[in-house]
Amino acid sequence: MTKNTTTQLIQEVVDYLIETDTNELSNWGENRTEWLKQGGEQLKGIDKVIAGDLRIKKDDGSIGTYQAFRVQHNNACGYYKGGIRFSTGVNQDEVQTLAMLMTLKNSLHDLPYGGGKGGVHIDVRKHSKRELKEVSQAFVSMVKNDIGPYRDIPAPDVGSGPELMDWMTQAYKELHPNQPFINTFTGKSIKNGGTKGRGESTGIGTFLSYYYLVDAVLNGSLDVNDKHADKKDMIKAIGEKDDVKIAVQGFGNLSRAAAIAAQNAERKHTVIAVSDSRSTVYNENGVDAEKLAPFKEENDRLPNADELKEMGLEGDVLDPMDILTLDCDVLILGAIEDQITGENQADIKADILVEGANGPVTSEADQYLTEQGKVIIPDILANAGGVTVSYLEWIQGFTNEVKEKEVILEDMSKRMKKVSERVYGSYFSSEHDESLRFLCFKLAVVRVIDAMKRSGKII
Ligand SMILES: NC(=O)c1ccc[n+]([C@@H]2O[C@H](COP(=O)([O-])OP(=O)(O)OC[C@H]3O[C@@H](n4cnc5c(N)ncnc54)[C@H](O)[C@@H]3O)[C@@H](O)[C@H]2O)c1
Repeated sequence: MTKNTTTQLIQEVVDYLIETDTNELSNWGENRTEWLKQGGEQLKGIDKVIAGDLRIKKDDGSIGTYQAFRVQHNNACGYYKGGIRFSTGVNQDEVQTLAMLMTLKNSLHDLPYGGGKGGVHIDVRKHSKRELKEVSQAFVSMVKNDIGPYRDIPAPDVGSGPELMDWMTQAYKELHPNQPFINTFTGKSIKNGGTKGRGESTGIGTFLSYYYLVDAVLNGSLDVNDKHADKKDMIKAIGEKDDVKIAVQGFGNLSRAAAIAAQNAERKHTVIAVSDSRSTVYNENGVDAEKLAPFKEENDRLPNADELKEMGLEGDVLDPMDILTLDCDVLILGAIEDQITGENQADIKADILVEGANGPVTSEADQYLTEQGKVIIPDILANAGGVTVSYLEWIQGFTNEVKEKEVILEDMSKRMKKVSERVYGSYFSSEHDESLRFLCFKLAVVRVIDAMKRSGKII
């Protein structure tokens, strides 16, 4: 998704809310239209962009310059919150879009946060640890007066991780002596105040967002409008299969955990393929994600055909994009944006697509696939496991009570379940034929505008 498509969808949601008498707005009274208009305009804008070039001395003595951004989109629901991405794909439009999605994701998941995002345009693989540490410190210097435990709380994202968060925490502490610092960043290493389970949380949560959809249909308590009867039947049929075939694109931090969660789920799932930027490993009888994960972690790639044999695993090695069009029931998209587009939409065979990554299905493909009767679980619903555990880490920073991994993941799962049940209940009972993405945006937008209304940001 781009900033344009995100603002367009916000506008469509606002227009819909103005025109439609929805339960969510029953107590807004006569100011409803005006509040929606004003709130929608604020949501389409950005509170603040901090941008600059970070300069460091590289190991070879030359000066490295890196474009950097921190975007604070909206804080009506709480402090700005969102990761800092270190990648060559970073640009201001991307960071703004991701910040907007964070506002909506945090709102949808009832977290006490608004939305923010950061980015540094850098190829992490071409830099030493010392250089990355200097870039991290320079980033904190750039945003030092705009972040803080009660202001804007960054976290890791693509290309960054606990080590960078530890360096950034230290840099913040040195720049703000005698001030609270521990909760300025989440996603820190466990020894430095991080939370056990943060690494797996997004992947597990992504799988659960799909699992709870099937649960909702199988437990029979849904109020289903005729408009959604076919989708309910399709999901029920998947839920009743002895063995659900699932393909998982990505096999990074998120997708490894999602694939392992699928493999260990109570209802039987067979992971028929996993992929990364270089290849797809496929076996219709199942690939063993638990065995492949340590190889990927060590080598930053999946095994080739010979290496698969050496590991005692059977499978074919295909092109990376081949995973998207395999014959399966569920496809988890856990790599990067814009994977399902107008080009390949007609070849998608999975009936349920789950957006672990942000924006892997373009708006055009989303509309096409929804019309084909497929269900797409959108990013702002599916990939919130990480920010939920970040919230638990933030709480832990105040209470100093360190919880075990199982307790944290259980807490995250319960929260994901609660939100999923609310979304799916609303989806199936709706008399409007809206996509899940539209519905999630709608629920999120209503909560943010309601918060704006209460705080006087709109009158
Ligand atoms: N990890 C989190 O907590 C989290 C939270 C929310 C959203 N996300 C999003 O999920 C996505 C993945 O995050 P991650 O933490 O797993 O990142 P990661 O860097 O650990 O893994 C990304 C994986 O995608 C693979 N990849 C890249 N291009 C590909 C392609 N064209 N085809 C197939 N695979 C490809 C890479 O090889 C790598 O294995 C990102 O878009 C990220 O923004 C992650």
